[in-house]
Formats: sequence, structure tokens, C-alpha cells
Amino acid sequence: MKRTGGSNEAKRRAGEAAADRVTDGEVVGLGTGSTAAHAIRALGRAVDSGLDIRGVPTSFQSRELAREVGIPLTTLDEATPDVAIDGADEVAGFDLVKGGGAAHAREKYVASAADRLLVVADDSKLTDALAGPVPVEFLPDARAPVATAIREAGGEPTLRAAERKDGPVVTDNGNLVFDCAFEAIDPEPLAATLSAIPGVVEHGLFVGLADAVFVGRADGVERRAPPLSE
Ligand SMILES: O=C[C@H](O)[C@H](O)[C@H](O)COP(=O)(O)O
Repeated sequence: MKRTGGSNEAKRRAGEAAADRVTDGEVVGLGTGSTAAHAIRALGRAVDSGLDIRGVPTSFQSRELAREVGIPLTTLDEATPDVAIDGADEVAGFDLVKGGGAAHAREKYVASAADRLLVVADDSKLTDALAGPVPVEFLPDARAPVATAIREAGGEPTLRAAERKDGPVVTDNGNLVFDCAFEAIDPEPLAATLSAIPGVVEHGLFVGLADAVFVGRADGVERRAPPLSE
């Protein structure tokens, strides 16, 4: 579920600090959401000033914004991202819940393909333990068996409803999304369980992918990195 509590200023600080880490010649995975949008805008300004990069968008939204701010685009068929910059709905250590905007499938394979993932989040996203709900994108025909399998895994799936349209959210990939509530989340085994359900396209648990988290606050930005990434 999308968390909307963070201040725009804190999101901006996080996004701009991560964009500042991108260097000339890099291919950049362009994440989705309000925080990643600040990074995309900052990269657009850097391109105007001569930075030579190409972007791999993770959604319709990030592609449109990248085009608007003048970032040359490419695809995973043409290039491997050096770095991906993306937001998160929850951050516990370096584990994430993503998919508040239903973009987590593309976000995950772009981040996984990239050499490093820089997460950008305002401090309202920080938590001691991931609580969910966990977004799960699935093939529309598989709705009933996927729901049964999620219940067997201890979750309670709710079909994500669209706003300003009757019916469900349809992802950029033409699929549907369950938001799945769990009593408690043990990220690694739950990620493996959800990935193994036939009909599931991708879930929003990002485990072991983040190389740094840029935490934006009202008065600054903090960079957190696991010891091996320092
Ligand atoms: O599907 C959307 C993405 O995973 C977003 O990166 C996530 O929801 C965070 O978005 P925001 O920065 O707007 O809170």
C-alpha cells in the first residue's frame, strides 16, 4: 500500500543525493514513484549540463518523465544498467517492500540487472521490520489459485482497486495486483514462497538487492550502506 506521509522536501533530498552518484557514460535504471521522480528530474538537469547517460525506465510514468526532462532512453535488450535508482514503500535495514504504484515487476528486473541499486526514501519509510501489505502482481486468469496459495502461505490477499476507474488496477504489463496482509514477514522465505506460486508475475519484496539507501530528512540526507558495499 502506498505510504504518503513523507515530506516532498525529504524525498527531493534523497532523490537528488542518489542522482549525484551517477557518473558519465552510465546506463541508469529509472525507478517509479514520487521519490524516484526527484532523481529523474535531477538527472535531466545533469544531462542538460552535459552528463552523458542513458536511462532504462521501469514504468509508463518514469518513461514519460524521462522523456520530458531529456534523458536519452534505452532498453535491457541494448544495454545493462550500471546503476538503478528507485524508491520504496518500506525500508527495514536493506530489505524493502515496493509496488505501491504497481511497478515492482519491472523495477525488480531492472534493479537485479543493474550493478548497484540505490534506494531513495524519506524517513517515514523506515521501519524496524517489514509489515506490508506485500503487493503481488499476477496473471488475471490465475486470480483464484493465486489467492488460494497466498492464503495457504498465511496471507490475506485484497485485489487492488483502481481510482477514478471502476474495477481493478491493471499494471503496465496488463496484469492485476493483490495487496497481501501477513501477521509477520520473514522477508527471505516469504519472497521465495511467493515467487514459487504459479501465475505470480512478481512480488514487492526486495531482499538482498539494495546497495545503498539514501534517507531524506527535513534537514539533510543520510547514506546507509551494508558493510560490504562501503
Ligand atoms: O510501484 C511503485 C514503486 O515501487 C515505488 O518506488 C514505491 O511505491 C515508492 O513510491 P514513492 O516514492 O512515491 O513513495
